[in-house]
Amino acid sequence: MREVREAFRRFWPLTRGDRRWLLAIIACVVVSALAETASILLFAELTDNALEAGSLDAFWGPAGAWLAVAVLGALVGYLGNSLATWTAERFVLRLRAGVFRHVQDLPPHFFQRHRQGDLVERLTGDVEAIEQMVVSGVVGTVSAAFSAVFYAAAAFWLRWDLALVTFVLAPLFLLAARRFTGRIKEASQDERVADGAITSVVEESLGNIVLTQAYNRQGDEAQRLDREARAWMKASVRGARLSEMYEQFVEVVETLCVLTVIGLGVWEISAGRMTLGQLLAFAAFIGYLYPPVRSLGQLGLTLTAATAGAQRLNEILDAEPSVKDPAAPVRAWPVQGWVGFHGVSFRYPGATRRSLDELTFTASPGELVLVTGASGAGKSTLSKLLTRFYDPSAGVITLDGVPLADVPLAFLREQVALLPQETLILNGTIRENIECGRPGATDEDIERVARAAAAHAFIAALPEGYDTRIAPGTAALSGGQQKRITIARAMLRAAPVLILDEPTAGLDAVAARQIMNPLRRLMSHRTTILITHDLTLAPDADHILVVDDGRLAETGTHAELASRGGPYTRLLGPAQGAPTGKAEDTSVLRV
Ligand SMILES: Nc1ncnc2c1ncn2[C@@H]1O[C@H](COP(=O)(O)OP(=O)(O)OP(=O)(O)O)[C@@H](O)[C@H]1O
Repeated sequence: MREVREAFRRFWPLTRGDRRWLLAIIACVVVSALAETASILLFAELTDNALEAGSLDAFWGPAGAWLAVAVLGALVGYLGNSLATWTAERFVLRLRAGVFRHVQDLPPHFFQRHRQGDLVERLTGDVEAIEQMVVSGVVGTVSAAFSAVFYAAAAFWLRWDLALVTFVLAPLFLLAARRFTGRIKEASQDERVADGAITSVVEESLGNIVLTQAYNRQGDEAQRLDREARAWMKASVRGARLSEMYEQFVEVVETLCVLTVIGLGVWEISAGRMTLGQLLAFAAFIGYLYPPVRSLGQLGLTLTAATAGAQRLNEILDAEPSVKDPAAPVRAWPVQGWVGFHGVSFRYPGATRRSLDELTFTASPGELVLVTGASGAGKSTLSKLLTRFYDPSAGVITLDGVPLADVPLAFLREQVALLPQETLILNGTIRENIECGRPGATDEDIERVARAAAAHAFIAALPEGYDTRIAPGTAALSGGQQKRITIARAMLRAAPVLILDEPTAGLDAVAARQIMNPLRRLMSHRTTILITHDLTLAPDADHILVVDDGRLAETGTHAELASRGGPYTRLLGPAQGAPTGKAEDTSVLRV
């Protein structure tokens, strides 16, 4: 029960703005219940006065009234149900948008720790489960409670003594609900987890289809899916069996109640204390009473199933973004491009060792600083700190002397453009892909940067040119071509500080050479932090930082470092006269 309360406290505020509609829906339900009650009473009147007496004169009045009540009930029922669906879907819309917005601000390690399929399930299935509780649940409960009170009152009004006898059996419903609640919750929680796992397996397998096919892993992948699908099937069948058992049990209890009513009715009629019309109306009230009572009994089940979803969604909502906008941000200023790392150390949340250890360096406006070092040395981490995906655990990073923590986040990311290791392509046209560097850029601007990025020629040769649609993971363009599109995008952004993380990663020698000049053009007049194993551009660099195990191993220009015989010379490899070199590093350097 505590979980239900917590879920309500968290999600009920989302109904703000729609509460009057909730009231309107409940009003419709009340009117429907009143119409139903009236029609039952009219039916009793018809039975006693028209049917039993065989009088057509006594038929027209109640029949007309019944028809009018039925039409009113139908209109109100239609209105109430349509309104209920609309309100429920609006809630889902709002909740999903809120969770999605929150997810978008979460730090990279959150996504490394959660499988994508599972997140998808939380944003779809779990969001709907919460709606079932917060909107449909509330409306359903209030409606059921109103209806139950109406029909019970009408039954009491007709024959309080008979009603009392029938209600004695009511606790059986509650008993059944209590008995089944916990087990159905467990099954529904297992089902959701399995749902997420299935989506994850399908997504991972399809994303890795080349590996699957090249290494004949189809069987293994099918087995992986089969394992998760069986878990889902087990949970789903168990859930359905429990619900069915509950339904059937309730059916039997209901039959018991109806038989009791008829038995007592026959006795009363034979003693002349009741008319047939009264008995039929009484039986109808009791019959109408069951659905709302049943849904009240089932409320526990809906609530517990929904709390399973709420708990999974809370896990996302409780995850904090790793950085926040400063409480007292500095005002935006024309950024020159001074970058400073002052004794910066950093450990990833949950990690045992530091990925950066007291790193200090500065870059002046327009300078090219090349950061190199072995794989896992901490180079990409440096880019994540400079774009403020994380704050340092110790030390300060500054932009034009201003600590990054004081700079508004959106402004910072406008000033520091990141070209990450993986080529990021949006689902859209080539034009849109470049334009996202500076939304609202003109076609001339887009073409200018595409030319500078050596991308215009191949774009223009495409049948649809800049309107060619591309998407992540599609093969419409080669790796090098996609890279040049992202270079054009970064050029358009025109940020004073640029971070390039392994710009030649995944490209062959020819493609890597083709992007060298575009990269040089991109870097000119900007402070550039170039993170790379590929030392082709090393002679262009104003200074080079060699990072080893999170620490600054040495620094200097290419000429200084190459002749020093230290770690940099080893990275350059034997061709440059170095004594030895790590195989994994030198192979990349030879590109
Ligand atoms: N999300 C994370 N959680 C914990 N540790 C991490 C995380 N990301 C990276 N690390 C660790 O931080 C260290 C530095 O990683 P980083 O990605 O910065 O290395 P890199 O020098 O860029 O390597 P590469 O050249 O292979 O890209 C590594 O030991 C890595 O295992």
